Amino acid sequence: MTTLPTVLVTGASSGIGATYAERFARRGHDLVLVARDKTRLETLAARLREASGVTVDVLPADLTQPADIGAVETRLRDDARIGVLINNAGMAQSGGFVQQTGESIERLITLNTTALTRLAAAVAPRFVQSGTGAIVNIGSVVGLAPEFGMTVYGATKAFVLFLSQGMHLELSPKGVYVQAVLPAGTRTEIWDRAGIDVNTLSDLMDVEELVDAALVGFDRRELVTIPPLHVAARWDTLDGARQGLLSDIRQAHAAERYLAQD
Ligand SMILES: NC(=O)C1=CN([C@@H]2O[C@H](COP(=O)(O)OP(=O)(O)OC[C@H]3O[C@@H](n4cnc5c(N)ncnc54)[C@H](OP(=O)(O)O)[C@@H]3O)[C@@H](O)[C@H]2O)C=CC1
Ligand SMILES: N[C@@H](C=O)C(=O)O
Repeated sequence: MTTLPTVLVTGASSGIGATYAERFARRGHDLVLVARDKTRLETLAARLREASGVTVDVLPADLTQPADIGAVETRLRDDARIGVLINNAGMAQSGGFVQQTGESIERLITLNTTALTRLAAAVAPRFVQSGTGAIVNIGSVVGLAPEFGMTVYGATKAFVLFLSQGMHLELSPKGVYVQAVLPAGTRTEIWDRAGIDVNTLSDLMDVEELVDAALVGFDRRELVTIPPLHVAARWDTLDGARQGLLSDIRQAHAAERYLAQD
């Protein structure tokens, strides 16, 4: 019987991460759960051990702190049982661009982009060497929508999408699966944590529905999984237009519309 890979989930103490942990435990995967709240992680771990009979390790870490990021990097590098990284930990933003402070920007970007990238970079070489492994990066539809007015948060999520597409091009030929998951509004604690009253929001997706849909994309080895997008061709058209734009980049000279008129 083949041994299932262990799954390391960041942001596993609540919401999307906790649901990923439950779903992979139900599939029989051992787990490593990462977040700051050790008590919540231990409670979830005990429940999953009882419900699914899997091994669940808890690795408390604040992924805005370099030393803690380093500890999770070390686990990813050294624990050969880990074959799946769910890069999920993240936070949203409150307030507009001019309300952001240096500290709020630093925290948001460190968690949503720096930590996510460092953890992927920590495990990717081992996955490439083994010719297998999966990295799931949780982005957001907000990363496609400056209109939503969450400029710094959305920029971090646009980063996650681009990073995932680049990782896919570099790593999939070496046997490593990369998935970008783009949820839209989903009923989790992220809203309250960001100071947004979740009860003022309508039509939020249930977190179980979101994760189950994302796992359908995972099982299909889809690169970009957008569970709330009901017309799949929209993504194909957008990405095709992007590639079409690139084919019209002729960098040797400025385009005629930019040439000074005599
Ligand atoms: N909910 C939504 O509408 C959407 C969410 N997303 C993305 O989904 C991901 C998960 O968010 P979601 O489940 O909704 O939100 P939650 O707030 O419910 O979960 C966030 C998780 O991240 C952890 N976390 C927060 N800060 C840190 C930190 N500094 N270090 C380590 N872990 C941390 C939290 O645990 P702890 O506090 O214990 O550290 C928690 O487990 C995020 O990347 C988010 O951007 C994307 C689109 C939509
Ligand atoms: N996390 C949500 C916004 O705060 C989202 O990405 O939709």
